[in-house]
Amino acid sequence: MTGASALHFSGLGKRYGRRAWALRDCTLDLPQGHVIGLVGANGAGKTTLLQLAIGLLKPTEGTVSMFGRPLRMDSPAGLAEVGFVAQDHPLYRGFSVADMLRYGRAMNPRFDQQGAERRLRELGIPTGHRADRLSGGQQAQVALTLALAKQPRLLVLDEPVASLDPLARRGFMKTLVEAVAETDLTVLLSSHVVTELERVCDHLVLLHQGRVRLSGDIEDLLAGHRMLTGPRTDDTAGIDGLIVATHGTRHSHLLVRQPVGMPAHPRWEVNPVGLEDVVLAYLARPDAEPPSPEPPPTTPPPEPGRRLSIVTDRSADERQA
Ligand SMILES: Nc1ncnc2c1ncn2[C@@H]1O[C@H](COP(=O)(O)OP(=O)(O)OP(=O)(O)O)[C@@H](O)[C@H]1O
Repeated sequence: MTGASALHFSGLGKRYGRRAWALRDCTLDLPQGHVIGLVGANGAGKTTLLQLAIGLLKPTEGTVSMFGRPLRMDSPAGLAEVGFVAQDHPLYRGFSVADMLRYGRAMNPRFDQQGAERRLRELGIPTGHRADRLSGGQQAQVALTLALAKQPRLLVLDEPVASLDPLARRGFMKTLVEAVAETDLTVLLSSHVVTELERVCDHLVLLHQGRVRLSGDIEDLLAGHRMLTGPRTDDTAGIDGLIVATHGTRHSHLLVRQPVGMPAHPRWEVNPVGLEDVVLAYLARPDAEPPSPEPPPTTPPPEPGRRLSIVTDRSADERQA
């Protein structure tokens, strides 16, 4: 981790023909050496942003810099720095895995053939098989292995686990985490599976209708929010920083921003939040103001699963339950 920027977007926007803007006013700094998760509802602009980031799409407005230089994907040096796995990880039909390794080596001077073969062996993927006859999980692993073998500085993955079952998804993410641990690779990946992102990412970008709504270090985002749980009520007046309230039959859960100086709401149990809580809250309330980049100074972040303070004000039926 160097603190430098891997990608910088300045006023980036994309419009397909005369249609509405797919991405607008995107100004972001994505830090080098981090694993950055990109989330957003269908059509939010994730694929558009990823393709702009690596020069597969030309911006309608704004600029992209990669590792401090204006993006030039027409130069071989620029191409060598990026590995890309597209949605559904398409592989060349009819090619064997060994053919694709040969092709990768011919196209990329730094291609790590031995490393790729070792990884495939460890994964139990036979290189003699035709790639399009492998299972979806194996195809995803082959696509990732080929991208990693380029030894890129930036790896971009567009919903790489979308079509995989939970086991294959876990295997894919494990390969990714191991690769990141061995290098200073920067990874930018989009996914709807937030629980997987939470396992591997340390930085998050949330898009809503083509605009960046949330961006930051995941630890800071989690430290900047709390979940208040208490007896079911529709009366949330006076709750500072309320982002979203959800109600069960007996309980209400309020996701709030930076409740410094708790307990400010003595009726409520205060719990740490998970990434999925935060993502769902900002998807439901994309207009909500996120916390300031600095985490609250007085309240140390809670350990996962530990409660900050527990104030019991539960109904009798619940205490018996
Ligand atoms: N080639 C295209 N031509 C016209 N409109 C497009 C094109 N590609 C994307 N769009 C539109 O741009 C918007 C953003 O699409 P994009 O694919 O970037 O979203 P996404 O967040 O990746 O969606 P998903 O999660 O469904 O993959 C959508 O409204 C989409 O219909």
